Parts: sequence; structure tokens; C-alpha cells
Amino acid sequence: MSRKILIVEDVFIEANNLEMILEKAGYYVTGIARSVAAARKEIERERPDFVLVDIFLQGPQTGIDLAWELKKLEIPFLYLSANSNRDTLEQAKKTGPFGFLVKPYRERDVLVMLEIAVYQHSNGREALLKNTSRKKVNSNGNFHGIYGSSQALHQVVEQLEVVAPTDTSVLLLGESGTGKERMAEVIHKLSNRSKGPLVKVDCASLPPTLIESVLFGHERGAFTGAAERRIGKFEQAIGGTLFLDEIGEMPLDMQAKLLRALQEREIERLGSGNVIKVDVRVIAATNRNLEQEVSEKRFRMDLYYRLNVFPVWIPPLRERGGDITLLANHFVEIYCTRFGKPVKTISPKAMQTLMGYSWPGNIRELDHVIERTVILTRENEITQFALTPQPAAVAVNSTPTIKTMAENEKEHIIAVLKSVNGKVSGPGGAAELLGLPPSTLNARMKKLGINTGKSFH
Ligand SMILES: Nc1ncnc2c1ncn2[C@@H]1O[C@H](COP(=O)(O)OP(=O)(O)OP(=O)(O)O)[C@@H](O)[C@H]1O
Repeated sequence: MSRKILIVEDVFIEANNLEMILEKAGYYVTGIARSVAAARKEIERERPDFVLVDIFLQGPQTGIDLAWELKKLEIPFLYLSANSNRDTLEQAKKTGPFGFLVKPYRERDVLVMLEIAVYQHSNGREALLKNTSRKKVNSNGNFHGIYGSSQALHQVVEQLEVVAPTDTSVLLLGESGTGKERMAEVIHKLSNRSKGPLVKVDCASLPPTLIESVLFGHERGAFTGAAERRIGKFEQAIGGTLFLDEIGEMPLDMQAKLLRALQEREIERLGSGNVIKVDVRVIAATNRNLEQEVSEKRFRMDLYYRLNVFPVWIPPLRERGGDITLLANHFVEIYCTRFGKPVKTISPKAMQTLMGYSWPGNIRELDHVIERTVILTRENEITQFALTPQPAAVAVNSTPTIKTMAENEKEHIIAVLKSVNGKVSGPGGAAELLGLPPSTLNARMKKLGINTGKSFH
């Protein structure tokens, strides 16, 4: 039976246009209401399965007022809106919509968005999470390489398990170093695409002029300097998963092109003119507050809703202290093995130091601290960790004076250099300890302003 949709829209042409699009696609439009009062009557007359509701309507009440009533009636809805201001967006969001369709929209946008909303409603997180028969983090606190035993991590793992086999887009949200990339790998591994490729793109490190060709590829001669044909990341990921890391850094003009590729599931290599179908599952990640980016017009609302089908929030390490012991022991084991040392233990007092720290760089910082300590400790027990003192307010206040990744990296490299008396390459040198080719380490040192001067000897 076709789904029953009610359109609540006061602009005659837009309402009719929508009706045509929906009916052509096989939906049954129960009616068009131009005000909240008219919508109520329609809902009473023929209860719709889904409502498309414009925010600003005829009469004293808005679409947001109607949305609250729909929520009570448990009728799912999508907002139709022109780019709204931040307050309106905030108010609208509180009603729990299944998405926003931003005007002007194309036929395809409407249908894809509706399809996603219907899917999310019938298979959404709430429904899926009721299924309790899934395997959780095992007794070693290890779920496919995700270590931890906190309740917060259990909840994240549960969501990963639920969403992995569904082919739905996933948006991983969390501070830098919380494990978003690792989670993306696990989703891919647990999906039906695990035999296909997992292609990663770090949107932050792509020069704006190259993004389009990196993502979509180009033909030879497509532009000056395009000496060879390039197969883009979308094409490389066919049959697999595309991980778009730091999606919040993508320039606005590229966001429009990305949205088109995601909606139409097809791309064109630059300079080709031929359309290529791309069967790709997308996982995106960001440490930015995308809703704020949307309200400040740095991120397209329609792309946000396209990616935000299944958001997973990964809490910072300071909010999951229960994971620290497991993670610390895990990293000690890794580094002792890597450096050919017998596996060390951590004294209770040293573990207390780790537990009391606020970890602004999250798991990545813990990883580095342990690596450094394993290198520097000769005894079989680690009795202390050198941690950067944090202002007392940090743990309470969520806006700490966070060190940049570059500062953390610089500190880490300097500590390793000190431990080997400044030796960069060769056996027992810093490059070997860090698992990097000496040329890469030299380049990093140059970039970070580290000189192998006397201070390391
Ligand atoms: N639960 C975990 N168990 C073990 N290792 C982890 C876990 N989470 C993260 N790590 C490790 O911590 C480091 C940082 O994780 P990852 O790169 O996935 O973070 P991220 O959130 O993607 O960071 P960024 O936003 O800076 O890209 C990696 O070395 C990763 O393997």
C-alpha cells in the first residue's frame, strides 16, 4: 500500500509542485493544508503516515506549533523551509523532525530525503536499539579494536553495531582524538561492504583547488597540470565505504557538489562529461558543531541533513574515565612489544595520575603519553607519568585551553629525541622508535621547528 503523505504549505505553486512529485513517485497525497487549523482537520479525516510541513504558514500558528502536535500523535514529519535564522532552526529542531528540505528543492532531493526519513522512522535508532540480542564489548573490553569498558562507550558500540549492516550514512561527532576514524573502520568491517574498499579522505588537508579532482577524479588534460587520468576517491570506493574525515572543513562551493554526488549517487570525472554510477556508503566525521556551522552559514543545511541520518556522538575521554585503565594497559602492551621490552605494569599511584588528568587531546594524547613513558622507563613498573599540568577549571569547564595537535606532536617528538640523545635515523634512533621513515620525521621536525641541537645530548 502506498504511503499517505499530507502537505502543509501555504504557497500554492510549491504545494502543487510537491504533490505532483510525490504522486509520480507512487505516494498517496491525502491533501494540501495551508494553515495549522486546516492541517488538523486533514489529520483527523485521514491520518497520514508522514507530513511535510512548511515553517511559515497562513494564520496565527506556525509549522513548529503543528510539529509539536504531530510529535504527540507520533506522526513523523519533515520540515520544508527556506534557509531559516538560527532561532527558528533551534525551535524547529526541538520538535524532533526527520529532516529539513531546504527550498528551492529538486524532485530528486524531495524523494531521497523522504525515503531516508521513512527509513529512519521505521528502522531508526530507537527501534533498532530495542533489539537487545547483540554482542557488546567483550570481557576484555575490546570490540574489534575499540578498547574501553565505560557505559558511555558501550552505548557508542551498540549504535555502531546497529548501524553497520544497514548501508545508512553515519555521522561521527566528537572531539579530536576520541576515536572517530577507528569507529569508521569498525563500521566498515561489520558492514556488508567489508570485502570492498574503505577509502579515507581528510577534507581538512585537501587544498581547495584540488578537492574536486581528488573526490571525483579527472581525465587527462582536464586542466593545466592534469597530465594523467586520476580516479577519484568516490570511484575508488565503489562497492565499499567512503570515509570523509573533518567534513566540517569542506568549502561551501564543494559542499554543493558533494551533496549532488550523494543524492544522485553518480559523479563525473572532471573533463569527462560521462556520468559514472557510484555505489558507495558514506561515513563522515567532524569535531565541529555542525549545527552551529549551519546557523552561521558555513555549512549547507541540506548537506547536514543528508549526512546526519544516523549521528553517533563519541564522548571525550574525560567523560569516560572508566576506559582509561584498559586503554593505558592496552597501549603499554603495544609499545613494550614494539620496542622489544617485557610488558610493564602501571603502579596504582601512576594510574591515579592518568585518571585525574583531563585529556584535552583524548585517546591520541593518552597513546602518546604511554609511548613516551614506555621509551623512558627502564624498570618493569611504570611509577610516574609526565603530564602537562592543566588549569583546575579544565575538568569542569568544557572550554579548556587545549593544546593544538601540532603542539602535542612537537612535545612528543622532542621527548623521544631526548631519550635517544638526539639521534634521528639508524638503529635506536627516534625515527625507528616512532615507526616513521627518517625523511618523514625530518620533514615533521622542520615543519614544527625542532632543531637537533645540543639540547638533546
Ligand atoms: N577505543 C579505542 N581503543 C583503542 N585505541 C583507540 C580507541 N579510540 C581511539 N584509539 C586510537 O587513538 C588514536 C586517535 O583515534 P582516531 O584517529 O580514531 O581519533 P579521531 O577522533 O578520528 O581524531 P581526529 O578528529 O583528530 O581525526 C588512534 O591511534 C586510534 O587508533
